[in-house]
Amino acid sequence: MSTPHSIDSQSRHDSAGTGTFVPSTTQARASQTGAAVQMRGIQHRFGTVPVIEDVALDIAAGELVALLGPSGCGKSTLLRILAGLQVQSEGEVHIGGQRVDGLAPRQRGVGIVFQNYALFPHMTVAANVAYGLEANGVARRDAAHKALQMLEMVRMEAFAKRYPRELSGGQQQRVALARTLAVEPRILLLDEPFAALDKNLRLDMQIEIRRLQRELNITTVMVTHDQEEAMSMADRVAVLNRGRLEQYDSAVAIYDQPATPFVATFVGTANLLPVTLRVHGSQCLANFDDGAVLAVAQPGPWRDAGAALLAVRPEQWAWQLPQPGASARQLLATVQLAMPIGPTLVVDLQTDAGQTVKISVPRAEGADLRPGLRVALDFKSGARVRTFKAAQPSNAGV
Ligand SMILES: Nc1ncnc2c1ncn2[C@@H]1O[C@H](COP(=O)(O)OP(=O)(O)OP(=O)(O)O)[C@@H](O)[C@H]1O
Repeated sequence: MSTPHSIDSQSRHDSAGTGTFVPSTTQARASQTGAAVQMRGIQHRFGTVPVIEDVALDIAAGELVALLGPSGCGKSTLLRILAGLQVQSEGEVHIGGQRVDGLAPRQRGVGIVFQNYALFPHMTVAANVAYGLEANGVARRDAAHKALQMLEMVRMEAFAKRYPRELSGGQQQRVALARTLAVEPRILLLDEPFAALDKNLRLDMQIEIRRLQRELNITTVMVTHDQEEAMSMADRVAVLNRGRLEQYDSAVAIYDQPATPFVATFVGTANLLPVTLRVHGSQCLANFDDGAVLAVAQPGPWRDAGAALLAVRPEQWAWQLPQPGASARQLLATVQLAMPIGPTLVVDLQTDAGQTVKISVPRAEGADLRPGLRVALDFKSGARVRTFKAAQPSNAGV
């Protein structure tokens, strides 16, 4: 497939450097380089209510970053600030090395795909895609030609003459994407782009958008509250909570080394267990309320012993039947519920101290884990559980 998307940095801005958006109509190049983004010291208040608190984000050219967080955490507001749809209370936004505060979205060179696609219902698919080009002064014939190229790129050329109402949700989204990309934005912004799609179609579109994003090398920022979506698609994930950036890292680092208890529980599943940490030489021991003691296999140095929260992923637990001869230090628990989920068995247990613990084991290894069974829990060999100081729930791991 040819890549009809051309980005000519000379064509995008007028020579006076005013940032006016002037799309190229030249034939495609194999790839473009998206613009880097810096957001510095961003704060935003609606009235007196703070919704973004001192967020700093550096996004590399060509990177796909997901803004992830629960409803109301401020991710759409942050996206709108980047787009120029919302003026922040404080802070700076830079795109491609240029400070863009005060510039409108088109002047910033951002293209946005909204959740509802916002296609014009009375225009054909081709006319929808050509619309932005014509509005930017591209001659009608050139715009029609480019629109067709864009539709080829999203594999929708066969639907050029249809109206949006004659398309499925996924098809409408491809058209919306073609329309946005037609004007060659430097940054692509996606606001919950898959929310209206059913699960299978969502996966197809996630793959499709990732393919296009890589092919065009366009810097992309995507808002989502779906952690799997963020983790599978993004180069880096920015986890937001109550307007604060809790962690900004690769999906693997966020899963393996969550920076805060919030991240540990919001991204993937984690048991948060209050313990007292005691350090013995190079070893750190977690003391549970009921007297159980487990060794935390994690390299030191251990600066902060004392009251702590452990974040333990379900797959980091090992279980065995209680050993009668063992010391009283085993973490004993009783199976409450066992749920087969595909090849995995997810088991809810209650410790003797009354804490709930969720573990997951391969189904073949969990046949005995029936409600009422007493087991001894331990961390799997080599499992790197995270530890947080108990007093400050949002601090980094100790
Ligand atoms: N125009 C507005 N006026 C006043 N408050 C607003 C406005 N827009 C958003 N808010 C508030 O700001 C906070 C952040 O909203 P925002 O839409 O950015 O969150 P979000 O993380 O995108 O949530 P969701 O996933 O539900 O869309 C919320 O408490 C919301 O109620």
